[in-house]
Amino acid sequence: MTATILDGKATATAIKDELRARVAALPAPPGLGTILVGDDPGSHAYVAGKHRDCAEVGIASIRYDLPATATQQEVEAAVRALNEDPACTGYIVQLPLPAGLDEQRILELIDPDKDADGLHPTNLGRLVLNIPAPLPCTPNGIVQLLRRHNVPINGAEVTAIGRGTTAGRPLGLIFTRKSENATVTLCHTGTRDLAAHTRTADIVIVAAGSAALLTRDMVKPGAAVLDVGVTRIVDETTGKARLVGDVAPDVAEVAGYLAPMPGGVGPMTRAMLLANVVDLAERRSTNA
Ligand SMILES: Nc1nc(=O)c2c([nH]1)NC[C@@H]1CN(c3ccc(C(=O)N[C@@H](CCC(=O)O)C(=O)O)cc3)C=[N+]21
Repeated sequence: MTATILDGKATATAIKDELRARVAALPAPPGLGTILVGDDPGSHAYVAGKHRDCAEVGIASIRYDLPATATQQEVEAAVRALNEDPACTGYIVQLPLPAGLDEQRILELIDPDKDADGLHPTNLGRLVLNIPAPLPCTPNGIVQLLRRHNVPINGAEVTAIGRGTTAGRPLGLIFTRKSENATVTLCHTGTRDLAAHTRTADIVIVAAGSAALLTRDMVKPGAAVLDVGVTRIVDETTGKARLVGDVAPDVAEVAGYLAPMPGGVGPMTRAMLLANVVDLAERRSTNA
């Protein structure tokens, strides 16, 4: 057996087509803001990609690019400016921030009703309490990817590896809602027998950031496997860097479905950022 590919790129394209129609029906175009601090090339590439996505669906872009030397006060001023900017529907502070900045304090200053990442403490609290709010993009993208490929979630045994704030931790909250109704096992570095938990799972989500952590012997035949991890590996002979996921290539020989890295969960994460902005804009226009 070889796994059916859960094509995140094609699915994200379909979602963006739907979002473009919803944007066109709004009284005014929504705006996504980004705050980028420093000159990490990876972060620059991600932010550029987000603005390209916005242009594709008709969302306006508002960019704050600050130098690596920016002070806490300067970053906080950019956050306050976006909180007050009526053209900004939602925004993100690109992570990680340069060392020396108080990341937690900056993130807490974001207006929760403009939180495009869905990672503000208030919105994570709303998720726990089942109050409508922007959802964390990575786990929401995983749910959408599975739904659109008719992979059953209701009653499924889901094993996730990784308890990070952007993926593993909120994933447990989303998959255990009544609307998803899955049983979640959240594994991490303290898990004694990882394979015992992955082998019984119908859906395995690997968000540990550990290259090729999940191998074929750890997967139940026919299970859905989603690769969230990204590790940069520099080839010793060529000196070239490449991105490696958390799922070993031979997993494709036993899994029923596979969301690969690249081309799986990453593009869905980006599409969910746009979806959060459009949701916020619609909520704003109906409450106006
Ligand atoms: N405030 C904030 N929000 C984020 O959502 C956020 C962040 N900071 N900091 C960095 C991480 C990383 N992240 C990715 C999103 C999409 C791909 C993606 O689309 N990857 C492509 C290709 C890989 C690539 O081109 O790098 C793929 O998987 O096919 C990757 C990584 C969002 N992040």
